[in-house]
Amino acid sequence: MSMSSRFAKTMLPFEQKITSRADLARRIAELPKPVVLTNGVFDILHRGHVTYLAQARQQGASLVVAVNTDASVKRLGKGDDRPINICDDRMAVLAALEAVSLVVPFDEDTALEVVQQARPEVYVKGGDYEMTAIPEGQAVLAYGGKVAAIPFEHDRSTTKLLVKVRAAK
Ligand SMILES: Nc1ncnc2c1ncn2[C@@H]1O[C@H](COP(=O)(O)OP(=O)(O)OP(=O)(O)O)[C@@H](O)[C@H]1O
Ligand SMILES: O=P(O)(O)O[C@@H]1O[C@H]([C@H](O)CO)[C@@H](O)[C@H](O)[C@@H]1O
Repeated sequence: MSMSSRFAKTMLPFEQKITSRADLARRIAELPKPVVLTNGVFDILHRGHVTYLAQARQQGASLVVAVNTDASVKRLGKGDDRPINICDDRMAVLAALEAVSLVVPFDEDTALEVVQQARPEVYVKGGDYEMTAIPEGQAVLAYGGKVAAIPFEHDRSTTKLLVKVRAAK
């Protein structure tokens, strides 16, 4: 088998859940309402993430996940070696989850502009955020949408996984 056929590119159904920013409004208009939106890095996916995303989806009929681009992750200061997984890979893994309806990248420092463009009925983050203190939460409340912080059920994080992997070397 040649290298090119081994890595042949075919668009799989879950990959169609990934949208460009330019198409976001059109793709959101096609989704069942109410639409829930969340955002984050989702570098090495773990049980905390998938539990959180399943619970976020239960807040409405569709779940949109806005994912930080690699450049915007760098600016968050999680570490020089972060993200471990590039944005295209992080988006593909998220799109493969049953709970997730649509995935979009964002390059800004916060997801405020995505929220203003998407105008979800519900905006969700994990319980590590105070919803009224973050720009996305404030924007959604300002137009009459709902916000929800989902409490952590599993003590997991990408950072902790990396500490474990590095200690095992
Ligand atoms: N264990 C968890 N339980 C519930 N929600 C979580 C958990 N970990 C992360 N989240 C939520 O998932 C979203 C993405 O989180 P993020 O990618 O920062 O996770 P993380 O694993 O804590 O990453 P890092 O260690 O790189 O900071 C955020 O909204 C966050 O609140
Ligand atoms: O995965 P994280 O670090 O929880 O994601 C960040 O969330 C921030 C939050 O929405 C407060 O504004 C956001 O600003 C940041 O760009 C990451 O998405």
